[in-house]
Amino acid sequence: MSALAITPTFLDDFSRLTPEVQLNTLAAMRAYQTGDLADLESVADAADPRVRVVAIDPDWSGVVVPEPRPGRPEPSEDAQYRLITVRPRDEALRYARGLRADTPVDTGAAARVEPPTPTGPPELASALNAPFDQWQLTLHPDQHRITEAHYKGATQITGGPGTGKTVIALHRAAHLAELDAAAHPEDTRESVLLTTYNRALAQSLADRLDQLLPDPTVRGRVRVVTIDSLARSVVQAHSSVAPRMIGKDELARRWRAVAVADGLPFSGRFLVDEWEQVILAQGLDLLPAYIRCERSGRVQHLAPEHRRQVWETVRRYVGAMRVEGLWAYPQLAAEATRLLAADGPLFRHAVVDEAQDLHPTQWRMLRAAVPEGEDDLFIVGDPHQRVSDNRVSLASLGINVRGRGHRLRVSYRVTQEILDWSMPILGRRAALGMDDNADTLAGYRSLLRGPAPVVRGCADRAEELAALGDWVRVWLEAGVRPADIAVAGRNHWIVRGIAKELEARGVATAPLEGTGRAEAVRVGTLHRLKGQEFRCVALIGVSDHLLPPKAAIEAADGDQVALEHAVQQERTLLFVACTRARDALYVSHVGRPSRLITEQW
Ligand SMILES: Nc1ncnc2c1ncn2[C@@H]1O[C@H](COP(=O)(O)OP(=O)(O)OP(=O)(O)O)[C@@H](O)[C@H]1O
Repeated sequence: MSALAITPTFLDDFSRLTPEVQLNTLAAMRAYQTGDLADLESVADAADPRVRVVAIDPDWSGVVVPEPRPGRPEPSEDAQYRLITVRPRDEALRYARGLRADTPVDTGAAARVEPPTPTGPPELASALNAPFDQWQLTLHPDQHRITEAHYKGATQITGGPGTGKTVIALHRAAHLAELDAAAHPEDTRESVLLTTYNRALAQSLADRLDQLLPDPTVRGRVRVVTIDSLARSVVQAHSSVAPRMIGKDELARRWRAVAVADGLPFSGRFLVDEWEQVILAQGLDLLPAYIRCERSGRVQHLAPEHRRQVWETVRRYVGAMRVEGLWAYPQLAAEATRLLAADGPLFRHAVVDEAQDLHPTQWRMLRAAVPEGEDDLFIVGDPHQRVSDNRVSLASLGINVRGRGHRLRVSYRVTQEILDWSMPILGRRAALGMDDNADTLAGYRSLLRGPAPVVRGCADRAEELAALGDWVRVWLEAGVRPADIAVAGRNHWIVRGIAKELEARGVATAPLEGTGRAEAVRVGTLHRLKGQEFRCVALIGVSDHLLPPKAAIEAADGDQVALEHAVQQERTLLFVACTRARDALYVSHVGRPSRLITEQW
């Protein structure tokens, strides 16, 4: 079995083909590999008889040349071929006639060893052509002004995907550390907190901050940590036992079992949500306050006698968790807040990325960790990318950002083509900002142009995985670094299938949530793509029977509002995943495509 290789310049040609011809090209490459392709055709009157053409479909052909093999100038039966270009048949034949197999390839466009990068205005050219990890630190002078301004209190930066929020957060943390080093040279303690949602993002921030702050005495002033680790470290400092954390799904499973045994009319999920989204979110300690409270965002109405029953049940279940030493994440933040209130703040400044997903208890903890004052909280987020259930009104938590906000409208990562394709996924519903105002993406646009996303329909899973493998190979052969490619699916079993397929083809993979720098294609769930960025992103399993997942629909239990909320969350998740790509987005499905990408809202 021999594979048809491609020249480094090929991707440039390839990205200009229509999606249909692209797919036919990949099919032909696979047919060659499995020996199912009709023979390569010789070209009449060719300047070099070693040049061949291959039919891609009735109208298009590819031009191939044998791979050079030292000491064997003549093509042999077992020659390996390399695909140089795909063109309309007549043009391909004309091109093949004049081509010599051993001359450097000129496909008509300027020959480039690099795969195509998006194009943009001249001022962005050098950033786009820089290695990807250097590009990830780029900022515009206007954005620098935001990072270096002096604010009388908390400030909020919002903007759609790729508008530079994370990079602004990074530069802001670096700026605060430098100011702090100048103002307090004797006091070298950590004074700036840079926090985000998950560990992979925190690690990426820490790595990039190392580059921005090479001086260890300045870098040492910034603590980069997830919001959960911060809570854990505060609590752990007061106890000899490390808190054992339990996630929401696992907690719901356990509570469901006890609720059924107790003969209660509430599901485990309902009780956990009620505890996290109402009781902990509002910081309610006493039953009368719970009976009086407004349960905004909750679907099912609860009469006072039911609230009493819920309260009593939750109290018992939380008591049992305490005996086991188990903690839920928002609960741990509430405990950390209590401890910080007694011990006093830890930092002078905090910079918060992915702020839209923090729970109210985590905001209270941040408030307790950083005293109110100038330049205290720098809050960066996008309400359109909220993938958690957490809804936050900063004002209700005593954090006032009024008059100190910036909205970023220009994307420097997502091309206009990917934006145009991805925006309809979100639907038309406005998101509610943390400042209690409706947040729209009006005016959001990109300065970059690139190829349109490719959507591929497959007959079955095997075909979908094979097509994915082909596509990743094209990216790799075109010179994209494996670590700059991400492949994701909605469920863990899809992810396992992806990893298996790529590994079987000799492509090394590493988990998306991993923090290492391995030269491997990143593979994981859509959730794990959050906040990250890649040159090329492939999403598979975007099929109607998988997305939105049945479990999410069933959990709504026929309640229309809950169902809309669940579907909206799936929309957001897919939108976030699609907008991680800078250079190329590939989406595939089996059978009908997901209604999230086909339904017009
Ligand atoms: N002015 C600029 N010129 C060139 N590149 C830029 C500019 N501003 C930001 N970038 C680059 O664009 C990319 C996207 O920025 P960033 O990740 O900060 O966006 P974001 O708003 O946090 O995105 P998301 O919300 O999708 O996570 C970064 O790699 C960044 O270096």
